[in-house]
Amino acid sequence: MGEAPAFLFDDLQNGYENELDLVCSGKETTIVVGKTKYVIGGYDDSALSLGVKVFDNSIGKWVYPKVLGTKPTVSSDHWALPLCEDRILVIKNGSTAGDSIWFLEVDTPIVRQQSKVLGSKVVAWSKGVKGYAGKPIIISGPSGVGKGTLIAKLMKEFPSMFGFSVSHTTRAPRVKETDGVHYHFTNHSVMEQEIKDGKFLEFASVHGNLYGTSIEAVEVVADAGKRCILDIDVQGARSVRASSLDAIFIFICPPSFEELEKRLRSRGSETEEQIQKRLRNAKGELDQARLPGLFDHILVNDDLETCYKSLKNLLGLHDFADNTYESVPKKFGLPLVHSVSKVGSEIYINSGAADLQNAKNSFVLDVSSRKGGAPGRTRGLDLYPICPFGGFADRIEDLS
Ligand SMILES: Nc1nc2c(ncn2[C@@H]2O[C@H](COP(=O)(O)OP(=O)(O)O)[C@@H](O)[C@H]2O)c(=O)[nH]1
Ligand SMILES: Nc1ncnc2c1ncn2[C@@H]1O[C@H](COP(=O)(O)OP(=O)(O)O)[C@@H](O)[C@H]1O
Repeated sequence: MGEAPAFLFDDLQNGYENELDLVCSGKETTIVVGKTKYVIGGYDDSALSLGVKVFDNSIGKWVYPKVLGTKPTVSSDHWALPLCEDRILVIKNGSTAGDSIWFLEVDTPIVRQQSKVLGSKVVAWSKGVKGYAGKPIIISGPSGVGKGTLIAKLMKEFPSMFGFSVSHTTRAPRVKETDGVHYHFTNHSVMEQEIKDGKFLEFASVHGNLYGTSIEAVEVVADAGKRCILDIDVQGARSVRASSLDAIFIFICPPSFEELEKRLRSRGSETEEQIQKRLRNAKGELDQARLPGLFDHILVNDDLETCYKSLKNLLGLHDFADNTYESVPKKFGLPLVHSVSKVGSEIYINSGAADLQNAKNSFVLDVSSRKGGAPGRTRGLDLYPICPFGGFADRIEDLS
Protein backbone atom coordinates (compact mmCIF):
# COMPACT_ATOMS: atom_id res chain seq x y z
CA MET A 1 0.00 0.00 0.00
CA GLY A 2 1.42 3.41 -0.96
CA GLU A 3 1.95 6.14 1.61
CA ALA A 4 -0.51 9.01 1.68
CA PRO A 5 1.13 12.33 0.83
CA ALA A 6 2.17 14.60 3.71
CA PHE A 7 -0.66 16.86 4.69
CA LEU A 8 -1.33 20.03 6.62
CA PHE A 9 -4.83 20.74 7.83
CA ASP A 10 -4.41 24.48 7.46
CA ASP A 11 -3.94 23.94 3.75
CA LEU A 12 -7.43 22.54 3.27
CA GLN A 13 -9.51 24.18 0.59
CA ASN A 14 -13.24 23.97 0.32
CA GLY A 15 -14.08 24.64 -3.35
CA TYR A 16 -13.55 21.97 -6.00
CA GLU A 17 -14.48 23.35 -9.38
CA ASN A 18 -11.76 22.02 -11.66
CA GLU A 19 -9.27 19.31 -12.39
CA LEU A 20 -6.69 20.72 -10.00
CA ASP A 21 -8.82 19.47 -7.18
CA LEU A 22 -8.02 15.88 -8.09
CA VAL A 23 -4.96 14.55 -6.36
CA CYS A 24 -3.86 11.20 -7.75
CA SER A 25 -1.00 9.24 -6.30
CA GLY A 26 -0.73 5.91 -8.06
CA LYS A 27 -3.30 3.56 -6.68
CA GLU A 28 -4.41 6.00 -3.97
CA THR A 29 -6.43 9.19 -4.36
CA THR A 30 -6.56 11.86 -1.72
CA ILE A 31 -9.72 13.88 -1.47
CA VAL A 32 -10.69 16.62 0.95
CA VAL A 33 -14.35 17.12 1.79
CA GLY A 34 -15.13 19.94 4.20
CA LYS A 35 -12.50 19.64 6.91
CA THR A 36 -11.80 15.94 6.46
CA LYS A 37 -9.27 14.18 4.31
CA TYR A 38 -10.05 10.80 2.71
CA VAL A 39 -7.56 8.47 1.06
CA ILE A 40 -9.20 6.00 -1.30
CA GLY A 41 -7.29 3.09 -2.73
CA GLY A 42 -4.57 0.76 -1.81
CA TYR A 43 -6.13 -2.35 -0.43
CA ASP A 44 -8.46 -2.92 2.45
CA ASP A 45 -7.86 -5.77 4.88
CA SER A 46 -9.32 -8.31 2.47
CA ALA A 47 -6.79 -7.14 -0.19
CA LEU A 48 -9.55 -7.41 -2.80
CA SER A 49 -11.43 -4.14 -2.57
CA LEU A 50 -10.59 -0.45 -2.53
CA GLY A 51 -9.61 0.65 0.97
CA VAL A 52 -10.59 3.92 2.65
CA LYS A 53 -8.76 5.79 5.40
CA VAL A 54 -9.63 9.10 6.97
CA PHE A 55 -7.53 11.74 8.70
CA ASP A 56 -9.31 12.53 11.96
CA ASN A 57 -8.45 16.13 12.74
CA SER A 58 -9.65 15.94 16.32
CA ILE A 59 -7.06 13.30 17.28
CA GLY A 60 -4.53 14.15 14.56
CA LYS A 61 -4.44 10.54 13.37
CA TRP A 62 -5.43 8.35 10.44
CA VAL A 63 -8.43 6.12 11.17
CA TYR A 64 -9.95 3.22 9.25
CA PRO A 65 -13.69 3.90 9.14
CA LYS A 66 -16.43 1.29 9.25
CA VAL A 67 -17.29 0.78 5.57
CA LEU A 68 -20.94 -0.02 4.67
CA GLY A 69 -22.19 -1.50 1.40
CA THR A 70 -20.55 -3.74 -1.18
CA LYS A 71 -17.05 -2.41 -1.81
CA PRO A 72 -15.61 -1.85 -5.29
CA THR A 73 -12.94 -4.34 -6.24
CA VAL A 74 -9.39 -3.04 -6.64
CA SER A 75 -8.64 -1.70 -10.15
CA SER A 76 -5.36 -0.82 -11.84
CA ASP A 77 -6.18 2.83 -11.34
CA HIS A 78 -9.08 5.07 -10.37
CA TRP A 79 -10.15 8.70 -10.31
CA ALA A 80 -11.96 10.40 -7.46
CA LEU A 81 -13.50 13.82 -6.91
CA PRO A 82 -15.89 15.28 -4.39
CA LEU A 83 -19.53 15.78 -5.39
CA CYS A 84 -21.14 18.31 -3.04
CA GLU A 85 -20.07 18.01 0.58
CA ASP A 86 -21.51 14.59 1.22
CA ARG A 87 -20.09 12.13 -1.30
CA ILE A 88 -17.09 11.36 -3.46
CA LEU A 89 -17.40 10.13 -7.04
CA VAL A 90 -14.97 7.32 -7.86
CA ILE A 91 -14.38 6.21 -11.48
CA LYS A 92 -12.46 2.99 -11.88
CA ASN A 93 -10.17 2.46 -14.83
CA GLY A 94 -10.12 -0.71 -16.91
CA SER A 95 -13.08 -2.23 -15.08
CA THR A 96 -15.93 -4.21 -16.56
CA ALA A 97 -19.32 -2.71 -17.49
CA GLY A 98 -21.36 -2.18 -14.37
CA ASP A 99 -18.28 -1.69 -12.22
CA SER A 100 -16.96 1.70 -13.42
CA ILE A 101 -18.80 4.32 -11.42
CA TRP A 102 -19.04 4.38 -7.64
CA PHE A 103 -19.96 6.83 -4.91
CA LEU A 104 -18.35 6.93 -1.49
CA GLU A 105 -20.87 8.57 0.84
CA VAL A 106 -19.12 10.43 3.64
CA ASP A 107 -21.81 12.64 5.16
CA THR A 108 -25.24 11.49 3.92
CA PRO A 109 -28.16 10.79 6.32
CA ILE A 110 -27.45 7.03 6.43
CA VAL A 111 -23.77 7.65 7.17
CA ARG A 112 -24.59 10.12 9.94
CA GLN A 113 -27.19 7.78 11.43
CA GLN A 114 -24.86 4.75 11.37
CA SER A 115 -22.03 6.83 12.82
CA LYS A 116 -24.27 7.64 15.76
CA VAL A 117 -25.36 4.01 16.23
CA LEU A 118 -21.82 2.62 16.00
CA GLY A 119 -20.08 5.53 17.73
CA SER A 120 -17.32 5.58 15.11
CA LYS A 121 -16.46 7.06 11.74
CA VAL A 122 -18.59 5.50 8.97
CA VAL A 123 -18.49 5.75 5.17
CA ALA A 124 -20.68 3.86 2.67
CA TRP A 125 -20.21 2.67 -0.90
CA SER A 126 -22.93 2.83 -3.54
CA LYS A 127 -22.58 1.61 -7.12
CA GLY A 128 -23.62 4.00 -9.94
CA VAL A 129 -26.24 2.51 -12.27
CA LYS A 130 -28.20 3.82 -15.28
CA GLY A 131 -31.98 4.09 -15.24
CA TYR A 132 -34.46 3.34 -12.50
CA ALA A 133 -35.77 0.05 -11.18
CA GLY A 134 -39.49 -0.89 -11.06
CA LYS A 135 -41.08 -0.87 -7.61
CA PRO A 136 -40.33 -4.08 -5.69
CA ILE A 137 -43.31 -6.23 -4.67
CA ILE A 138 -43.57 -7.41 -1.07
CA ILE A 139 -45.65 -10.57 -0.55
CA SER A 140 -46.53 -11.51 3.04
CA GLY A 141 -48.91 -13.97 4.62
CA PRO A 142 -49.04 -16.83 7.09
CA SER A 143 -47.08 -19.99 6.50
CA GLY A 144 -48.91 -22.34 4.13
CA VAL A 145 -51.24 -19.71 2.63
CA GLY A 146 -49.70 -20.13 -0.85
CA LYS A 147 -47.20 -17.25 -1.17
CA GLY A 148 -44.52 -19.46 -2.70
CA THR A 149 -47.02 -21.05 -5.08
CA LEU A 150 -48.27 -17.67 -6.33
CA ILE A 151 -44.75 -16.27 -6.71
CA ALA A 152 -43.63 -19.37 -8.63
CA LYS A 153 -46.56 -18.94 -11.04
CA LEU A 154 -45.71 -15.27 -11.61
CA MET A 155 -42.03 -16.01 -12.23
CA LYS A 156 -42.90 -18.85 -14.60
CA GLU A 157 -45.29 -16.76 -16.68
CA PHE A 158 -43.11 -13.61 -16.67
CA PRO A 159 -39.51 -14.83 -16.41
CA SER A 160 -37.94 -11.71 -17.87
CA MET A 161 -40.04 -9.31 -15.80
CA PHE A 162 -39.65 -10.57 -12.24
CA GLY A 163 -36.74 -11.73 -10.14
CA PHE A 164 -36.89 -13.25 -6.67
CA SER A 165 -35.08 -11.68 -3.73
CA VAL A 166 -33.15 -14.59 -2.23
CA SER A 167 -33.31 -14.14 1.55
CA HIS A 168 -30.85 -15.36 4.16
CA THR A 169 -32.14 -17.76 6.80
CA THR A 170 -30.84 -19.81 9.70
CA ARG A 171 -33.51 -22.50 9.22
CA ALA A 172 -32.47 -25.83 7.73
CA PRO A 173 -33.07 -26.40 4.00
CA ARG A 174 -36.11 -28.46 2.99
CA VAL A 175 -35.60 -31.48 0.73
CA LYS A 176 -36.24 -29.65 -2.55
CA GLU A 177 -34.56 -26.37 -1.58
CA THR A 178 -31.25 -25.24 -3.07
CA ASP A 179 -28.79 -22.89 -1.39
CA GLY A 180 -28.62 -19.56 -3.26
CA VAL A 181 -31.89 -20.23 -5.11
CA HIS A 182 -34.61 -20.55 -2.47
CA TYR A 183 -32.55 -19.08 0.38
CA HIS A 184 -28.98 -18.36 1.35
CA PHE A 185 -28.74 -20.86 4.19
CA THR A 186 -26.51 -19.61 6.98
CA ASN A 187 -26.04 -19.87 10.74
CA HIS A 188 -26.84 -17.54 13.64
CA SER A 189 -23.35 -16.19 14.38
CA VAL A 190 -22.55 -15.40 10.73
CA MET A 191 -25.93 -13.76 10.16
CA GLU A 192 -25.76 -11.72 13.36
CA GLN A 193 -22.35 -10.38 12.34
CA GLU A 194 -23.65 -9.51 8.87
CA ILE A 195 -26.62 -7.70 10.43
CA LYS A 196 -24.15 -5.64 12.51
CA ASP A 197 -22.17 -4.95 9.33
CA GLY A 198 -25.25 -3.28 7.82
CA LYS A 199 -25.69 -5.90 5.10
CA PHE A 200 -29.48 -6.26 5.55
CA LEU A 201 -32.37 -4.14 4.37
CA GLU A 202 -34.55 -5.87 6.99
CA PHE A 203 -34.45 -8.97 9.18
CA ALA A 204 -36.74 -10.68 11.68
CA SER A 205 -36.99 -13.69 13.92
CA VAL A 206 -39.78 -15.86 12.45
CA HIS A 207 -40.98 -19.22 13.85
CA GLY A 208 -37.74 -19.43 15.89
CA ASN A 209 -35.27 -18.69 13.07
CA LEU A 210 -33.62 -15.58 11.68
CA TYR A 211 -34.65 -14.42 8.21
CA GLY A 212 -33.40 -11.36 6.37
CA THR A 213 -33.28 -9.58 3.02
CA SER A 214 -29.80 -8.40 2.12
CA ILE A 215 -29.48 -5.10 0.27
CA GLU A 216 -27.58 -6.97 -2.42
CA ALA A 217 -30.43 -9.50 -2.90
CA VAL A 218 -32.76 -6.69 -3.98
CA GLU A 219 -30.16 -4.79 -5.99
CA VAL A 220 -28.99 -7.71 -8.15
CA VAL A 221 -32.56 -8.22 -9.36
CA ALA A 222 -32.89 -4.54 -10.24
CA ASP A 223 -29.46 -4.62 -11.94
CA ALA A 224 -30.82 -7.35 -14.23
CA GLY A 225 -33.60 -4.93 -15.25
CA LYS A 226 -36.27 -6.92 -13.37
CA ARG A 227 -38.83 -6.15 -10.68
CA CYS A 228 -37.94 -7.68 -7.39
CA ILE A 229 -40.39 -9.95 -5.50
CA LEU A 230 -39.82 -10.32 -1.75
CA ASP A 231 -41.49 -13.13 0.25
CA ILE A 232 -41.15 -11.79 3.80
CA ASP A 233 -43.13 -11.88 7.04
CA VAL A 234 -45.22 -9.05 8.50
CA GLN A 235 -42.41 -7.75 10.74
CA GLY A 236 -40.13 -7.58 7.68
CA ALA A 237 -42.86 -5.78 5.72
CA ARG A 238 -43.09 -3.21 8.51
CA SER A 239 -39.31 -2.65 8.44
CA VAL A 240 -39.35 -2.19 4.67
CA ARG A 241 -42.24 0.30 5.03
CA ALA A 242 -40.04 2.30 7.38
CA SER A 243 -37.03 2.10 5.02
CA SER A 244 -36.32 4.18 1.94
CA LEU A 245 -37.38 1.32 -0.39
CA ASP A 246 -40.53 2.30 -2.24
CA ALA A 247 -42.49 -0.94 -2.72
CA ILE A 248 -45.99 -2.41 -3.23
CA PHE A 249 -47.17 -4.36 -0.18
CA ILE A 250 -49.51 -7.34 -0.68
CA PHE A 251 -50.86 -9.62 2.05
CA ILE A 252 -52.21 -13.09 1.18
CA CYS A 253 -55.02 -14.39 3.46
CA PRO A 254 -56.30 -17.96 3.78
CA PRO A 255 -60.04 -18.55 3.21
CA SER A 256 -60.19 -20.09 6.72
CA PHE A 257 -57.99 -21.36 9.51
CA GLU A 258 -59.03 -24.94 8.81
CA GLU A 259 -57.93 -24.60 5.18
CA LEU A 260 -54.60 -23.06 6.24
CA GLU A 261 -53.93 -25.99 8.54
CA LYS A 262 -54.89 -28.44 5.78
CA ARG A 263 -52.45 -26.82 3.34
CA LEU A 264 -49.63 -26.74 5.85
CA ARG A 265 -50.12 -30.44 6.59
CA SER A 266 -50.49 -31.41 2.92
CA ARG A 267 -47.16 -29.72 2.12
CA GLY A 268 -45.53 -32.19 4.49
CA SER A 269 -42.38 -30.11 5.05
CA GLU A 270 -42.78 -29.38 8.80
CA THR A 271 -42.93 -31.47 11.95
CA GLU A 272 -46.11 -31.41 14.07
CA GLU A 273 -44.42 -29.03 16.52
CA GLN A 274 -43.42 -26.65 13.70
CA ILE A 275 -46.94 -26.78 12.25
CA GLN A 276 -48.42 -25.82 15.64
CA LYS A 277 -45.97 -22.92 16.00
CA ARG A 278 -46.79 -21.65 12.49
CA LEU A 279 -50.53 -21.85 13.15
CA ARG A 280 -50.17 -19.94 16.44
CA ASN A 281 -48.13 -17.24 14.67
CA ALA A 282 -50.67 -17.04 11.83
CA LYS A 283 -53.26 -15.52 14.20
CA GLY A 284 -50.94 -12.64 15.10
CA GLU A 285 -49.93 -12.11 11.46
CA LEU A 286 -53.56 -11.85 10.34
CA ASP A 287 -54.27 -9.30 13.10
CA GLN A 288 -51.24 -7.19 12.21
CA ALA A 289 -52.01 -7.27 8.50
CA ARG A 290 -55.30 -5.51 9.16
CA LEU A 291 -53.57 -2.53 10.79
CA PRO A 292 -54.03 0.52 8.56
CA GLY A 293 -51.11 1.79 6.50
CA LEU A 294 -49.09 -1.41 6.23
CA PHE A 295 -50.46 -3.36 3.25
CA ASP A 296 -51.69 -1.78 0.03
CA HIS A 297 -53.69 -4.88 -1.00
CA ILE A 298 -55.11 -7.93 0.76
CA LEU A 299 -55.92 -10.98 -1.40
CA VAL A 300 -57.75 -14.12 -0.25
CA ASN A 301 -56.18 -17.26 -1.69
CA ASP A 302 -59.21 -19.54 -1.88
CA ASP A 303 -59.21 -20.80 -5.45
CA LEU A 304 -55.61 -20.59 -6.67
CA GLU A 305 -56.36 -19.52 -10.26
CA THR A 306 -58.78 -16.80 -9.10
CA CYS A 307 -56.26 -15.43 -6.60
CA TYR A 308 -53.48 -15.53 -9.21
CA LYS A 309 -55.67 -13.59 -11.64
CA SER A 310 -56.36 -10.94 -8.98
CA LEU A 311 -52.64 -10.68 -8.26
CA LYS A 312 -51.88 -10.13 -11.94
CA ASN A 313 -54.70 -7.57 -12.17
CA LEU A 314 -53.40 -5.46 -9.34
CA LEU A 315 -49.91 -5.58 -10.85
CA GLY A 316 -51.39 -4.41 -14.17
CA LEU A 317 -50.51 -7.66 -15.94
CA HIS A 318 -53.90 -8.89 -17.19
CA ASP A 319 -53.18 -8.36 -20.91
CA PHE A 320 -49.45 -8.63 -20.65
CA ALA A 321 -47.28 -11.18 -22.43
CA ASP A 322 -43.78 -11.60 -21.09
CA ASN A 323 -42.20 -11.10 -24.50
CA THR A 324 -43.63 -7.56 -24.66
CA TYR A 325 -41.52 -6.58 -21.67
CA GLU A 326 -38.09 -5.26 -22.49
CA SER A 327 -35.62 -5.01 -19.71
CA VAL A 328 -33.32 -2.02 -20.08
CA PRO A 329 -29.56 -2.54 -19.86
CA LYS A 330 -28.37 -0.65 -16.83
CA LYS A 331 -24.65 -1.06 -16.88
CA PHE A 332 -21.91 1.46 -17.39
CA GLY A 333 -18.67 0.67 -19.09
CA LEU A 334 -15.93 3.17 -19.92
CA PRO A 335 -12.79 2.99 -22.04
CA LEU A 336 -9.52 3.79 -20.24
CA VAL A 337 -9.90 7.11 -18.48
CA HIS A 338 -7.17 9.77 -18.84
CA SER A 339 -8.69 12.53 -16.79
CA VAL A 340 -11.84 13.44 -14.92
CA SER A 341 -12.98 16.93 -14.06
CA LYS A 342 -16.00 18.65 -12.65
CA VAL A 343 -17.34 21.81 -14.24
CA GLY A 344 -20.38 23.12 -12.41
CA SER A 345 -22.67 20.13 -12.00
CA GLU A 346 -21.20 18.17 -14.93
CA ILE A 347 -18.46 15.57 -14.82
CA TYR A 348 -16.20 15.46 -17.89
CA ILE A 349 -14.46 12.16 -18.52
CA ASN A 350 -11.66 12.24 -21.04
CA SER A 351 -10.69 8.87 -22.46
CA GLY A 352 -7.91 9.64 -24.89
CA ALA A 353 -8.06 13.09 -26.43
CA ALA A 354 -5.62 15.51 -24.87
CA ASP A 355 -8.12 18.34 -24.61
CA LEU A 356 -11.85 18.75 -24.42
CA GLN A 357 -12.05 20.43 -27.90
CA ASN A 358 -10.85 17.28 -29.58
CA ALA A 359 -13.54 15.42 -27.85
CA LYS A 360 -14.26 12.20 -29.66
CA ASN A 361 -13.19 10.23 -26.63
CA SER A 362 -14.87 12.47 -24.14
CA PHE A 363 -18.00 11.91 -22.14
CA VAL A 364 -20.24 13.81 -19.81
CA LEU A 365 -21.51 11.95 -16.78
CA ASP A 366 -24.81 13.45 -15.68
CA VAL A 367 -25.43 12.82 -12.00
CA SER A 368 -28.13 15.46 -11.57
CA SER A 369 -31.05 12.96 -11.61
CA ARG A 370 -29.44 10.51 -9.24
CA LYS A 371 -31.68 8.66 -6.80
CA GLY A 372 -31.09 6.18 -4.03
CA GLY A 373 -27.62 5.80 -2.69
CA ALA A 374 -25.72 3.90 -0.07
CA PRO A 375 -25.77 1.19 0.90
CA GLY A 376 -26.68 -0.21 -2.53
CA ARG A 377 -27.02 1.63 -5.80
CA THR A 378 -27.15 5.22 -7.01
CA ARG A 379 -29.54 5.03 -9.95
CA GLY A 380 -30.68 7.45 -12.66
CA LEU A 381 -27.20 8.41 -13.91
CA ASP A 382 -26.58 9.11 -17.58
CA LEU A 383 -23.50 9.12 -19.79
CA TYR A 384 -23.23 11.12 -23.05
CA PRO A 385 -20.37 11.03 -25.53
CA ILE A 386 -19.46 14.59 -26.61
CA CYS A 387 -19.73 15.08 -30.40
CA PRO A 388 -16.60 16.54 -32.07
CA PHE A 389 -18.76 19.15 -33.84
CA GLY A 390 -20.61 20.34 -30.82
CA GLY A 391 -23.69 19.01 -29.05
CA PHE A 392 -24.11 15.61 -27.51
CA ALA A 393 -24.42 12.32 -29.31
CA ASP A 394 -27.20 9.95 -28.35
CA ARG A 395 -26.94 8.49 -24.93
CA ILE A 396 -24.88 5.35 -24.90
CA GLU A 397 -26.31 2.18 -23.57
CA ASP A 398 -23.19 0.22 -22.92
CA LEU A 399 -19.66 1.11 -23.91
CA SER A 400 -17.97 -2.14 -23.07
N1 LIG B 1 -38.65 -10.71 7.55
C1 LIG B 1 -38.37 -11.68 6.68
N2 LIG B 1 -39.16 -12.75 6.58
C2 LIG B 1 -38.85 -13.69 5.69
C3 LIG B 1 -37.72 -13.59 4.84
N3 LIG B 1 -37.68 -14.68 4.06
C4 LIG B 1 -38.75 -15.44 4.37
N4 LIG B 1 -39.45 -14.84 5.35
C5 LIG B 1 -40.69 -15.26 5.99
O1 LIG B 1 -40.41 -16.29 6.92
C6 LIG B 1 -41.56 -17.11 7.06
C7 LIG B 1 -41.15 -18.55 7.02
O2 LIG B 1 -40.65 -18.86 5.76
P1 LIG B 1 -40.32 -20.36 5.37
O3 LIG B 1 -39.47 -20.95 6.44
O4 LIG B 1 -39.78 -20.39 3.98
O5 LIG B 1 -41.72 -21.08 5.50
P2 LIG B 1 -43.10 -20.95 4.69
O6 LIG B 1 -43.60 -19.55 4.74
O7 LIG B 1 -43.96 -21.87 5.45
O8 LIG B 1 -42.85 -21.41 3.30
C8 LIG B 1 -42.52 -16.69 5.95
O9 LIG B 1 -43.51 -15.85 6.55
C9 LIG B 1 -41.67 -15.89 5.01
O10 LIG B 1 -42.44 -14.87 4.35
C10 LIG B 1 -36.91 -12.43 4.98
O11 LIG B 1 -35.90 -12.24 4.29
N5 LIG B 1 -37.26 -11.52 5.90
N1 LIG C 1 -55.34 -21.83 -3.45
C1 LIG C 1 -54.84 -22.99 -3.01
N2 LIG C 1 -55.68 -24.05 -2.83
C2 LIG C 1 -55.20 -25.23 -2.37
N3 LIG C 1 -53.90 -25.47 -2.08
C3 LIG C 1 -53.03 -24.44 -2.26
C4 LIG C 1 -53.47 -23.17 -2.72
N4 LIG C 1 -52.37 -22.36 -2.76
C5 LIG C 1 -51.32 -23.11 -2.35
N5 LIG C 1 -51.71 -24.36 -2.05
C6 LIG C 1 -50.89 -25.47 -1.52
O1 LIG C 1 -50.67 -25.16 -0.13
C7 LIG C 1 -49.37 -25.57 0.28
C8 LIG C 1 -48.63 -24.37 0.87
O2 LIG C 1 -48.35 -23.46 -0.18
P1 LIG C 1 -46.98 -22.60 -0.20
O3 LIG C 1 -46.97 -21.89 -1.50
O4 LIG C 1 -45.84 -23.49 0.13
O5 LIG C 1 -47.25 -21.59 1.01
P2 LIG C 1 -46.33 -20.50 1.69
O6 LIG C 1 -45.22 -20.18 0.73
O7 LIG C 1 -47.24 -19.33 1.91
O8 LIG C 1 -45.85 -21.09 2.97
C9 LIG C 1 -48.70 -26.15 -0.95
O9 LIG C 1 -48.79 -27.57 -0.89
C10 LIG C 1 -49.51 -25.58 -2.12
O10 LIG C 1 -49.51 -26.46 -3.22
